[in-house]
Amino acid sequence: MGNPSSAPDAAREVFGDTLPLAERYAEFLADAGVVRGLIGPREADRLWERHLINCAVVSEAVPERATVLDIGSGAGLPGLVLAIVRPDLSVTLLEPLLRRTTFLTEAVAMLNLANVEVRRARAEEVVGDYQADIVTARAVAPLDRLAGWALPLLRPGGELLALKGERAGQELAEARPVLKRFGVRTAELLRLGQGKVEPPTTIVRVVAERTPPRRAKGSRKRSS
Ligand SMILES: C[S@@+](CC[C@H](N)C(=O)[O-])C[C@H]1O[C@@H](n2cnc3c(N)ncnc32)[C@H](O)[C@@H]1O
Repeated sequence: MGNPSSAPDAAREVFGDTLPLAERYAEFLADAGVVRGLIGPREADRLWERHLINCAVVSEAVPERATVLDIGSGAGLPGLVLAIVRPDLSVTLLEPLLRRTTFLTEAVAMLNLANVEVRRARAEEVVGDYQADIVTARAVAPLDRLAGWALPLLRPGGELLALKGERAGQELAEARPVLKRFGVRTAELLRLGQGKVEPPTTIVRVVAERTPPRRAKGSRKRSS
């Protein structure tokens, strides 16, 4: 196993003052994360490039003091990394599996993070509980299904930032009908972390409708 605390130069640039916290999280992932089967042993050797820096650069697309809901956090990617690199954010880590929420709760306590809440639930179960500024997700579901979960959890004008790999363009094309149903007008690919991580992190950015959906045809106006 590589030494997770020996962060590459790019990590120093991306994490800045928060690097010591990121290093402690990297160690926890490489030890407890591997032992408990949350990440594969091979991943421990490439934590920084493939996981930590790759997730941290998503913060380039997150406005100041935003509320962030991370669907399917697993071992904390990208939600916990965003909470580390951006203490101004309020982050909820949503994860249905007990083994994983236990790991996340321990990580949050160990890192003494005041800006993170861990919630054990599936995205479909929490509709109505959140009006997040930003929903994030990595490796959770194809974009069309993910958009169906994420859009009802966003405030009007909020954004889904879905970390996707090489198939991002194809997934976006396949998700267009679902996005249209939700009245989404902006859905685009962004490449983040250029020059910091190779390949850059590809995300699909979906902006929720700014005004509530119009009343369906034929429905009656309420008399006042
Ligand atoms: C492949 S893992 C990815 C974990 C993490 N995001 C990462 O990139 O390493 C998928 C995660 O999504 C969670 N998940 C699956 N269906 C979900 C749902 N409907 N709502 C919330 N989380 C879900 C799983 O429990 C699992 O932790």
